[in-house]
Amino acid sequence: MKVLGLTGGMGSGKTTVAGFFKELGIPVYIADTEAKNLMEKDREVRQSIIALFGEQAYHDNVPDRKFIASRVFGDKEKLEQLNSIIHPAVARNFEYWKQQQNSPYVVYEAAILFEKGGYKKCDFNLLVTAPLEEKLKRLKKRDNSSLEEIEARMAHQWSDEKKKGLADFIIENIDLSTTRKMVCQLHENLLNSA
Ligand SMILES: CC(C)(COP(=O)(O)OP(=O)(O)OC[C@H]1O[C@@H](n2cnc3c(N)ncnc32)[C@H](O)[C@@H]1O)[C@@H](O)C(=O)NCCC(=O)NCCS
Ligand SMILES: Nc1ncnc2c1ncn2[C@@H]1O[C@H](COP(=O)(O)OP(=O)(O)OP(=O)(O)O)[C@@H](O)[C@H]1O
Repeated sequence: MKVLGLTGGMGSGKTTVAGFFKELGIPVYIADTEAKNLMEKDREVRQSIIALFGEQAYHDNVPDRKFIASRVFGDKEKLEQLNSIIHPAVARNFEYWKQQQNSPYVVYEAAILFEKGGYKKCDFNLLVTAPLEEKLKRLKKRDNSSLEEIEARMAHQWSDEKKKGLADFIIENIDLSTTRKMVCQLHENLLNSA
């Protein structure tokens, strides 16, 4: 089964694009969401995170995401340590999930697909982009986050220009109906080449 990697910077609209593939009946694995599940349900992951950040990282076995975010996005080393706990667990979980799917291809959506090399395991990679001003506007509206919080995360992500060099397909997500049409077109091409 082929794997289409799907990525994009914060606020580009990659999860929105993932939703369009779902509408077309394609199984979609959202690494962010699965990482959240694993942080909560996987004992080893939970224990490693507590060892790294202390007991404050969890309340009643539920991760305190705000606390963890406040510790990692200003500290590259801590973020790398957190990544090295979560990413291998997500990779294993994805391989297991993929085996359960029956489809010409599946979508693997991850925020830092290029940065962390996950793209190498995908057959094709789709990059979703949007102008920075547009991304900031969407994130402020969606998360009510401050510019500092957004910039602190973006600092750990590559620029769109850098990512473009590794992408097989690019969707500039500005107008949603155009984006949806581009997803349908790509879907048809992938079915024909699968
Ligand atoms: C630090 C955490 C707890 C903050 O949780 P929160 O609910 O605030 O954010 P969420 O996970 O929904 O991520 C929102 C966006 O932040 C950015 N982001 C998240 N993790 C990272 C990271 N490791 N590096 C760069 N950007 C990141 C992405 O654009 C992502 O889409 C969480 O992001 C986390 O555990 N990150 C490390 C694991 C990871 O890399 N997850 C992403 C894919 S596996
Ligand atoms: N073309 C668009 N026009 C207007 N709003 C959009 C568009 N695409 C996405 N959005 C909105 O922008 C916000 C960010 O989109 P989405 O969550 O898909 O981005 P993302 O790339 O997955 O972000 P993150 O990495 O932060 O999780 C959402 O609230 C979404 O509904």
